[in-house]
Amino acid sequence: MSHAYILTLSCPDRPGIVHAVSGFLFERGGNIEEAAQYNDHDTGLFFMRVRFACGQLTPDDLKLQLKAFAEPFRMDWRLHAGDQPMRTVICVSREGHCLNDLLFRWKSGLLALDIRAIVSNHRDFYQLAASYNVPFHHVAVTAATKPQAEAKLLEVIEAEGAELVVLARYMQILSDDLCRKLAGRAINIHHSFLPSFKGAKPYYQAHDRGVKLIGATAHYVTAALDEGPIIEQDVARVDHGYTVEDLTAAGRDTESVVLARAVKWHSEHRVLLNGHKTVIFR
Ligand SMILES: Nc1nc2c(c(=O)[nH]1)N[C@@H](CN(C=O)c1ccc(C(=O)N[C@@H](CCC(=O)O)C(=O)O)cc1)CN2
Repeated sequence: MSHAYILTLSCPDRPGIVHAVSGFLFERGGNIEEAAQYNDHDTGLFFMRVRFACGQLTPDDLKLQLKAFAEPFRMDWRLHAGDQPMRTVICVSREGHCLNDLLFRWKSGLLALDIRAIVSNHRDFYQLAASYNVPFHHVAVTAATKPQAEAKLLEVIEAEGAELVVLARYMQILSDDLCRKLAGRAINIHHSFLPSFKGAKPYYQAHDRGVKLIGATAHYVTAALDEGPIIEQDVARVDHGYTVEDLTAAGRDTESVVLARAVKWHSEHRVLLNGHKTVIFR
């Protein structure tokens, strides 16, 4: 029986890596369906993503043989199932446009996700969750209860076996400890074109600055607020006549599209971490 896989890797660059990887797969009956690679000349690192089918080996045997193959290249590699929807938990506060957009795209078959739960520190979207038959967990957060609230959030993430956590306008700062636990698998949508206007209320900051473009940034969540590796960004034109409310309204579509792109690429294992940056094989 043929299995679909996605292999992602990074390693010190040297001639012959693509040849070696394609030869390794060919010798095991692998059929490459998509491949991409990138050399970072600043760091001397090589990145590759290969989607392939293989029926000769069991997944466990393939992983064992990959481990031996990767060793001499000092590869940091991951082998993913190529046809499994990604188990996902979405967090939201009071702005629901990104959540609504992700749910609709998911139900329309545009996102290879298995949305297991929605967690919110408000009750605004329990009916929206119910309309998609997604369990909704209200986890209130106050300064005094923040540790307990985070423990509950982590409990839901672990109980659902979530591979991905999406902060879809979730307006709570995650602790350093939770950021470590979710490293590389929590995506936030920040409602500005980072690095401009980090932190809370970026549209107020943008209005005060008199910007002519607003933007949105999807990034991995790290302990350094809104400084995680950027996955996707986009902008929209505004002018002097826009109030803060106008900027906020104009930004919603950009935020939703940027987050959806980032979630799609992450769920397809197209995003590789490159230090504090990303490599994206779109
Ligand atoms: N550890 C991290 N946590 C979060 C990140 C991050 O990058 N690292 N991104 C934010 C999202 N965000 C802007 O996009 C943001 C959210 C919340 C705040 C903030 O000051 N929150 C206050 C409480 C606000 C409230 O109760 O309404 C706080 O947590 O004390 C700033 C930026 C998501 N989390």
